[in-house]
Amino acid sequence: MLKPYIVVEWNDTETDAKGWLAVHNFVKGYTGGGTRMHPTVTREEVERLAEAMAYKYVACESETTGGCKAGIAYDYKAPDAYAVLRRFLIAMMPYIDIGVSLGSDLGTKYEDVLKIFNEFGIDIPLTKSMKQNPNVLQGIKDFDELLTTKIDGLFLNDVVTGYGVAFSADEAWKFKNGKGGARVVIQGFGCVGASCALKMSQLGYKVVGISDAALLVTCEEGLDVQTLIDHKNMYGEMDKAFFEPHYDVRPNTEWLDIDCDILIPSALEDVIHISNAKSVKASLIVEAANIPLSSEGDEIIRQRGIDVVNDFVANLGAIRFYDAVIFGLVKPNPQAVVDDIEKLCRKNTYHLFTQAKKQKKYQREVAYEIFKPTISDLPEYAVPSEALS
Ligand SMILES: NC(=O)c1ccc[n+]([C@@H]2O[C@H](COP(=O)([O-])OP(=O)(O)OC[C@H]3O[C@@H](n4cnc5c(N)ncnc54)[C@H](O)[C@@H]3O)[C@@H](O)[C@H]2O)c1
Repeated sequence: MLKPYIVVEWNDTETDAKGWLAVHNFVKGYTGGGTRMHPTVTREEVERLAEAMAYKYVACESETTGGCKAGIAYDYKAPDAYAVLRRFLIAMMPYIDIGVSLGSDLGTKYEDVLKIFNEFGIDIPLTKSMKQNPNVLQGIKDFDELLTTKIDGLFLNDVVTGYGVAFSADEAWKFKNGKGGARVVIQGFGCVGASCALKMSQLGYKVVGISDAALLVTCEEGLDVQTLIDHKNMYGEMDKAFFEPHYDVRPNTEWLDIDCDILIPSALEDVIHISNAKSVKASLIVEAANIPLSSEGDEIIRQRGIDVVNDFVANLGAIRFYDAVIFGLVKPNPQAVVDDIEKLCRKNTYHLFTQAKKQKKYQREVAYEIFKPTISDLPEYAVPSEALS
């Protein structure tokens, strides 16, 4: 098993914010992952997330990128959150400069990360050899252009992960011979939760419950997801003023009490744990968030025979988008990007469920075997040039 190759700790000079960069591995001198900001972030969490990224790049069929993650323990809603992110990224520049590609994650916005990079003369973090490769430079141009395109009224970058999760959920549910119009509960209504809810409703599922940082809204007949999206704020919080009169509003802590077939945690880590895992009513959990089950919670879910599409299988949409466009694996148009993610998420989910059934094992266990990262390269400046081609 690979260990985290680099872990860097940062202390802010102006607030009590603390942050970490964990590089799990480099592949061909390159590594990628998001930067999260939340008051509960810890070093251990960032290391676990970096490891999950390494598995995700394998599931993504990437031959060019290892996994890393950054995390800042700070309130993402604070007025100086952008300034804190900026100071963190400044401190990380030496790593970014050698092929650590940081994007956004929970609590940060990709446009903010790019704005800070641009201020320091970086477009998208690349290795030296990538900067000299005209195909990669064209891929970056295509990627930049795609960032401004929309699909179903939403920015492409904001739907790629959530749509992929929905395709994985649909594939798993069909594998289970689940009935049509199954009921779905989603925790989180940010980029991922909202777009996943939209695609699930387009695929004919009934989204009966959605929670955000402030509340839980439920409706047995299914929520009007489009209206909820049209009126959510920049923090992924729904606007009660647009709830229909027959909707039920409850504390967000009650999200596991809602009867459903499919549960999609799309917000924080470890939200299903030793004290609440027995309350899960769904027969399928699809992990849109990274590491949403604690290890004790996961053991209870496994023993209860609940099926799981784990995080790096379901939520690889954003990194596949990046990888496929930059390395020219897909035509640079929004529909082709979504089709490519659909194909990969369905293929991996089907493979995972088939193997788990055949081996009579829990899906997560099988996923950790199938998508195990095996490469741990040095940063590019230390790799002989022939090994990079
Ligand atoms: N954005 C991506 O492309 C991407 C890719 C892979 C994985 N993920 C993971 O998906 C998760 C969500 O990411 P995002 O980009 O949608 O974040 P986001 O910041 O856009 O949204 C987070 C959502 O979680 C909600 N939330 C916060 N605390 C909550 C609570 N206690 N109960 C219920 N909801 C709560 C917020 O209100 C918001 O709706 C994270 O775990 C992230 O690591 C994101």
